[in-house]
Amino acid sequence: MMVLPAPAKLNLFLYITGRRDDGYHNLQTLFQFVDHGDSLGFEPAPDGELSLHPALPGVAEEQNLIIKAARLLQHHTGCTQGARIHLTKRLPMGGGLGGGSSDAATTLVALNRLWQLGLPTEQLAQLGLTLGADVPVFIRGQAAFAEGVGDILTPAHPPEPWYLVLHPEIEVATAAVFNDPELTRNSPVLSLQQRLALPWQNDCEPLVKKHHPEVAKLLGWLLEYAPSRMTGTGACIFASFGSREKAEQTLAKAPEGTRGFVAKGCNLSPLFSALQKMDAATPSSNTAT
Ligand SMILES: C[C@](O)(CO)[C@H](O)COP(=O)(O)OP(=O)(O)OC[C@H]1O[C@@H](n2ccc(N)nc2=O)[C@H](O)[C@@H]1O
Ligand SMILES: Nc1ncnc2c1ncn2[C@@H]1O[C@H](COP(=O)(O)OP(=O)(O)OP(=O)(O)O)[C@@H](O)[C@H]1O
Repeated sequence: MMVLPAPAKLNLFLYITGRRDDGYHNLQTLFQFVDHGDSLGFEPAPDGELSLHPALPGVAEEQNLIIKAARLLQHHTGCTQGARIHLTKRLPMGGGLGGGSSDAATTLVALNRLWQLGLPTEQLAQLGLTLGADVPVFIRGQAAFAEGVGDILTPAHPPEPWYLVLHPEIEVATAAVFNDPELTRNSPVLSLQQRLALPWQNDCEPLVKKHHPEVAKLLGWLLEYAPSRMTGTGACIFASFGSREKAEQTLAKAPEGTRGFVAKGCNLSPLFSALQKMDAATPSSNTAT
């Protein structure tokens, strides 16, 4: 079985710079991966059959981004092969960690190999964008400054600290944040250099804090230990530390019942580190994305 990671992402900063006619928002964000996430296993199946094990509670199989990604790839290429997909879900849903998008990206990359389709990364990223704004960055696998709706990507090389990521016990719907009339939508469009030099912020944070006191409270607590922010449209928050120990010590002090994890920032996605290892072990395998 081909087992591959679907890592989480963090939005190290996130600015909303405008709203387009189609309702989507232009933004400027800095994506980085962490070495913690879901895990997916892929086995061939006959007759174009697709199945997911176990099912994700609360998400109908046909709505699951993993099955949607697999089906999209079948339709796009006319491929008649199938797959039995095994999912170990570790990332909270609606957490701003991009779990669903990452699962979709790993599925596209893995099935492109399993089914020997040979689609180039560029084409997989374009297909992925139809599933979600965050899918292309997971397919390209490099930390990136994103503009447009999140699809114009410039590789970036931010420091790779240890992060403590905490999950307030709520799910924030991305669309609800973007549709809120109170959302700040007029941040200036700046260059990456300018953005890197300014303090890093998340334009969605004030709104989510206002509507979800759980987020405001936990962020207030974490800020006592290190500079902290929300990722994506929430609800997860994160802080960076110079060592794993410092991050773990802080997690141990978190208010009782707080869910969270410690992970290392990675500018190369753990998906691609795993693919590189796989290729090194089996040099004759298909090395296209
Ligand atoms: C905010 C981020 O988390 C940053 O990483 C992402 O851009 C959101 O990506 P995502 O969860 O994959 O979002 P999608 O599934 O593409 O969109 C969900 C909803 O969010 C809104 N949306 C999303 C992305 C964007 N650039 N502008 C938007 O207005 C739209 O109402 C859309 O219907
Ligand atoms: N494989 C999947 N994993 C997680 N969520 C999925 C999956 N397939 C479909 N979904 C749906 O997508 C919604 C968003 O899930 P996801 O974990 O991607 O949110 P998120 O971390 O907030 O993402 P983002 O940072 O991109 O906003 C879920 O509430 C769920 O209904």
